[in-house]
Amino acid sequence: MGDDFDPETDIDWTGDKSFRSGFACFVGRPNAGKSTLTNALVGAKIAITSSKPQTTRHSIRGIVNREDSQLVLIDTPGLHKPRTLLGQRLNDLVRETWTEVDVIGVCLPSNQPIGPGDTFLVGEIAKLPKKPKLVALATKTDLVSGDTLRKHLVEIQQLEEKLGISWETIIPCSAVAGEQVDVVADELVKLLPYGPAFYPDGELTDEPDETLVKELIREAALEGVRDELPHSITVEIDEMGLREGRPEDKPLLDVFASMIVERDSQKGIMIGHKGEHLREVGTRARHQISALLGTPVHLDLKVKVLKDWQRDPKYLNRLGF
Ligand SMILES: Nc1nc2c(ncn2[C@@H]2O[C@H](COP(=O)(O)OP(=O)(O)OP(=O)(O)O)[C@@H](O)[C@H]2O)c(=O)[nH]1
Repeated sequence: MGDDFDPETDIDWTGDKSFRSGFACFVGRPNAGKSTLTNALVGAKIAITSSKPQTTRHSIRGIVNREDSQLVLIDTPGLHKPRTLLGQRLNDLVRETWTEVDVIGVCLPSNQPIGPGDTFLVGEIAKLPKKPKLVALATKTDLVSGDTLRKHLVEIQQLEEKLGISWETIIPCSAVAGEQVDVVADELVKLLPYGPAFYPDGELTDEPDETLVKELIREAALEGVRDELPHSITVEIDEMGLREGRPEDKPLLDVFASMIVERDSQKGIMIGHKGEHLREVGTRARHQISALLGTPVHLDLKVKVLKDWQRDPKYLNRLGF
């Protein structure tokens, strides 16, 4: 295991050793348990999510505020084989995020053998010019026997030699059973540099609501659609705000949004027979947004075609990629 001396965390430049703060992200194959662990760490379902902090362009998944530290968990999209300009940009963004965080937690579910997807991911991290500290998290321990877990931990350890990396620590944990979640927090915090909190306790700007609403609509839109369509969908908020003239105890949030697809044929699918699919997506998204923001929502949802937006730099810029 790596116990290398690191001047950034091991020397106290400021003289103040009372507080640590920094950034971490979780990586892992789909379903590895990243979101569940994030929520368990932050301590609330739908954590203080998705903000665009001033210091980085990345969205925040959640913030773990403690007396002695602030750990900011950053969201990264998965790494995919890029097939479009968007794919490339997303991958670049992921790699960039990796070099900017202090710690990466690699989630390796205990109930699944380590596979090519995992080694690819860790291998990519190993290639980075500036490597953040790495922590291995053997997630979902509640699903396996002690024996299986021990073998899994050995396999994780062996990745060090196989991929030329070094784990700061390997932590078995279960976010669902609440096992060792506090240890994960402790260990991540230990690896952060000394410094003051990046964000005031519990407070974030209100821009993120829009980001969040966008994500919820996209999530609702993706449910039940197949094949390559998911990659072609993005969401744009045209306008969003509290309706004026409402009584204070009965606010209503108006959201005007467009689901953007690449081709006319996809538009048809998104709208569905007699508009049924669009209505379903709207209802699902509206419930989610309303649950999250705690306000009733009026959602006006349209479908728009931006031809081949994933390959068009102009569209990508407009959509914020
Ligand atoms: N039994 C058990 N199930 C878990 C645990 N953590 C996550 N899960 C389940 O595993 C599934 C995937 O969990 P997520 O947290 O969504 O995984 P993820 O890595 O964020 O997935 P993607 O967003 O697809 O990348 C969900 O059904 C979770 O309920 C755990 O500690 N124990």
